[in-house]
Amino acid sequence: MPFLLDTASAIKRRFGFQDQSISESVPCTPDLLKSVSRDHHLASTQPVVATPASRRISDWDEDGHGGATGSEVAAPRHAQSFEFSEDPSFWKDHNVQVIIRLRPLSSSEISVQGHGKCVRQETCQTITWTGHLESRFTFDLVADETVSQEKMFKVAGLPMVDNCMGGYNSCMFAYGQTGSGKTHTMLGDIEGGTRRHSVNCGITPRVFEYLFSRIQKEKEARKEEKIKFACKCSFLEIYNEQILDLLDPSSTNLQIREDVKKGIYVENLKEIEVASARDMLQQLIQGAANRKVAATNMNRASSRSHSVFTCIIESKWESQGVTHHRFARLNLVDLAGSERQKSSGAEGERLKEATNINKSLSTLGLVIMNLVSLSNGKSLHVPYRDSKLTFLLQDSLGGNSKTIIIANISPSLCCSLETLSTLKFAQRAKFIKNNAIINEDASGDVIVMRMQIQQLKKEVSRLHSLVNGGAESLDNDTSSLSFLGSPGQFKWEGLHGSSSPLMSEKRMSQKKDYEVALIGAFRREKDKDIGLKALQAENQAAMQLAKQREDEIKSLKMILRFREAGVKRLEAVAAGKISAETHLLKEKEEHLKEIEVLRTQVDRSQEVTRFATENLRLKEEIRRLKISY
Ligand SMILES: Nc1ncnc2c1ncn2[C@@H]1O[C@H](COP(=O)(O)OP(=O)(O)OP(=O)(O)O)[C@@H](O)[C@H]1O
Repeated sequence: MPFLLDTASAIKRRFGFQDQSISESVPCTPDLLKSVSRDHHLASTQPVVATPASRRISDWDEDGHGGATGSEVAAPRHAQSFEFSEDPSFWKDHNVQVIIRLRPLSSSEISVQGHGKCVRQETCQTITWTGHLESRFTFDLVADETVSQEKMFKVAGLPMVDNCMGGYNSCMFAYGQTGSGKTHTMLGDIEGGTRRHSVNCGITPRVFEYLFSRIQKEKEARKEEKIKFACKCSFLEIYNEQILDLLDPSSTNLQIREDVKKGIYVENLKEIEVASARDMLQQLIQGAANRKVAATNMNRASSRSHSVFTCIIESKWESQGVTHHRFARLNLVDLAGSERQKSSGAEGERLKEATNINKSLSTLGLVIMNLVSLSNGKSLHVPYRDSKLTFLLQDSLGGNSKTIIIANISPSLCCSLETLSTLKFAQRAKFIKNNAIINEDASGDVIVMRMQIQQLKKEVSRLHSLVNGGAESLDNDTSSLSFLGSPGQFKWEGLHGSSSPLMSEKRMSQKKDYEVALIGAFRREKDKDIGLKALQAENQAAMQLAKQREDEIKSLKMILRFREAGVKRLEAVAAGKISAETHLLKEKEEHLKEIEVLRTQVDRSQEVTRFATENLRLKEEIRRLKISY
């Protein structure tokens, strides 16, 4: 696959090989939040082979070392390991970023299959599945079992925070079969939130720490701009195609809505304001505890539900009298185990559960497949709305977001088929193209244009006075003159300045020469400034138009979605699944929304056209004045 290798080649350069004993693996302590549900899950499962990637807490020795690092490990003492480093260019392209993370073998896996592995890492980006018909896969990065939690954060978590601070929506998915390390990667060992950054602390708590440290730094560095931040968080779980608010467990079966202004959102989902990393962590812990209670009440393991923790970061600042407003969402998604659910023999709730987990994950797979086909030029319907997960995270898949998928795998032979299926899923996801834009309040642009017009008007009236009053106006201007773009101000004291009666005639004429030269210099500088300002205005207008086009595309996409939904409903009417009346009511509702979208578009177009025309008129006037001056 040369195209994959091409994309990867830039990253490749920064990696080197190093020999490292496997015994340097990071020690592991059990993931606090998982313990109850995992025990439950393991207790309810049959032989280890059936869910081979799962492991009991007791699989890890008392020092917190995992099977791979313990004395039981008979793996090669000098396994080749690959450097895994952060790279700022990682996020530059628009594709979804995909990292494969291998976890160490667990002792239960070792007891069943020994140290046999189903994968062989070739480089820091390639991995080969060694089963029947060997297959080689290339990703943005492959993290072997020696990669620490801190390193994972630096490579995957830190740039996401930077993106959000820059106004980009960001999303991180953890994918993989049960027990492959999703929760270890996302949450890890958070030790009740009391000890910061224990060695096994996962990406999410580190993201919180880094986010608030960046906010603090920005506040200090941009005091003059009066920058202010507001952070909120929400935490939800999707189980059986129903949304539960983990920060308010009494809110169940929440609905996803779509709005012209808000985009896609969950109605009545609690968004809690937080002022520090600790606050946020507390919400996370509380939500995770609620998740456990919900799981226990429903007699299920948390690994059968998807969880989405969202940080909403808003900032406001002032620059040149204009108030800017930026916002971004950071979604941290721990997906349900991707292993095939055994629905055979299941009845009632279990059957429903199995079907619905399959539904969300299979829709995710289908959405990804169709997005890949779309990026290859095929025109296909992307069934975002067919599951809660894909509907909610629509923007993260092919939309306005920078997205990373961490696909977790077990290297054990027991997990061979599930590992292959994860690698295939991850490979497809690699081709998704997103289109993240900076979320900044557009009204700011209009204000900037308005200010520019004011400045241009001032410039016009100044030039008018120059044309009408000629040198006289310059003579009388004894205040300080400033020229846009010039570093300082000139104190202009008029042509006579501080002339003294004692001055000789020669010095007088010399002074006059200087003054004439100075006026020439002023005029040249002013001409340059006018040219510069005209260019700035032009640039601004172009940017405004580009933004307008983006908004138009967004609106059209939304209308398209409404229409697609309409067609689907018509099909449902034809099939007798819904009544024509229900369809018409929904149709009316969506038409009203479309009208609102179109109206906003028209208003905005008119406003932009008005400002662009005004800019052009002023530029023409300046040109005319310059000629006459
Ligand atoms: N990279 C790793 N290094 C050390 N230990 C790991 C690693 N990945 C996972 N583990 C350990 O493996 C066990 C299973 O991992 P984890 O609970 O994260 O799996 P999971 O994919 O979230 O499972 P589920 O889908 O059931 O929630 C845990 O005890 C965890 O600490």
